[in-house]
Amino acid sequence: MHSSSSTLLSIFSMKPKDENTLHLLDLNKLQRQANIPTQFMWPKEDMVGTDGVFNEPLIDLEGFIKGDKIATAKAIEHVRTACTDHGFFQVINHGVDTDLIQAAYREIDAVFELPFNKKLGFRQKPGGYTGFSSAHAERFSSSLPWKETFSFMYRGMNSHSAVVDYFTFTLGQDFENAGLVYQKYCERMSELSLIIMELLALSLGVDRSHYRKFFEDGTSIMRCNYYPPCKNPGVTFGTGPHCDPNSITIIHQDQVGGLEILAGDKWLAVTPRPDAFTINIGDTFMAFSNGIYKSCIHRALVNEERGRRSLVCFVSPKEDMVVRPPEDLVVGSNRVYPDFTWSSLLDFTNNHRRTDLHNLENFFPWLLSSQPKVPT
Ligand SMILES: C=C1C[C@]23C[C@H]1CC[C@H]2[C@]1(C)CCC[C@@](C)(C(=O)O)[C@H]1[C@@H]3C(=O)O
Ligand SMILES: O=C(O)CCC(=O)C(=O)O
Ligand SMILES: [Fe+2]
Repeated sequence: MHSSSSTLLSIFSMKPKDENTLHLLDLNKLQRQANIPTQFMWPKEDMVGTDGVFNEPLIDLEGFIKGDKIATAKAIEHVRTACTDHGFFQVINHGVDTDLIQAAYREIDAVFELPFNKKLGFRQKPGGYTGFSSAHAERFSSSLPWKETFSFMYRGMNSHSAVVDYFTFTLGQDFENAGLVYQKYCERMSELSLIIMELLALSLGVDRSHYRKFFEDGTSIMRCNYYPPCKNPGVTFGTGPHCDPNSITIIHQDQVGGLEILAGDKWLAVTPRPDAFTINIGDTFMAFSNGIYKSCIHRALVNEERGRRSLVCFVSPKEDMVVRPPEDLVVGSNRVYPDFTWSSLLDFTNNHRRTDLHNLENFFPWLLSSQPKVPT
């Protein structure tokens, strides 16, 4: 397997950034320079080339949603193979309106096009999860990702207008329509995630509703990524190689391309399709499946000519829900991971180190050491 040196580097490169240097990392200015600043350069051993194109069949959800037996059996089989192999598949006929997806891109373009100083006015705070970030410079100082992000939370169907309120409160009344679009987009993502949870449950041979129960009132993170064109695409990443810590991630990428997954020991490029969502298994679902399904290793490359956008929904269970696999998946007492809550993994991920390929294995020793000791 390809090795990554980012594990060790990550711990040492994580330090609070000086407010005064943050303004220098305006990617829209930096992209005009002949060379990108050194903070954006990644270790050479991480810069492994692309080996080919991801070429597995798309999962057509229409038959599954309608209850068609043959389509369901086919979808289950495909999901099982994909998730045990590498943790990644793509769905079409998912029921999300293409116009809504296009509107989501239009609205977020207007956010990324705001003057940099204005964007800094709603920047993500260290330890926080929401707002604007340029290269995560508020948290890291080396191996910076070549991207701007805008993130917000979605707390489920009962949160009514929470996304609209976040947009208008943060960005002003001019962004009310953007808020309405993203409120709807998040609702569709939540519905789609519940369908995927049923498919995952069936593919693991457990009760169809087993997993969806954890997600009906979960709190997901929605993140819009903008990767500006980059003069030196061979030395940096838009998003470096990593596993997502959450349960599943639903991505829509624009037509530029750049998302890649590691399958076996090969980096495979995922060809963009306007009608498809990509689904990847994250660490928390790997634990929910008792390690049977793989947390997908993936990355996003940058493009020399074109800016790229992706819309990412990090689907997560309710924060205090205990993550534990169903009994059916535990043979004897063979638990691969101990119990944990999503809030503790999120806290670890955001505050204690940098997310990479080894987040989960580093989390458990931290969790055990941070738990109050019971006096003997
Ligand atoms: C809990 C999270 C941390 C990250 C955003 C969500 C889910 C995935 C994580 C991330 C995308 C993995 C790659 C590295 C990261 C720093 C990034 O490039 O954005 C991660 C996110 C983060 O820590 O903000
Ligand atoms: O932009 C992409 O296609 C992938 C981004 C990603 O993996 C992430 O934000 O976790
Ligand atoms: Fe990711």
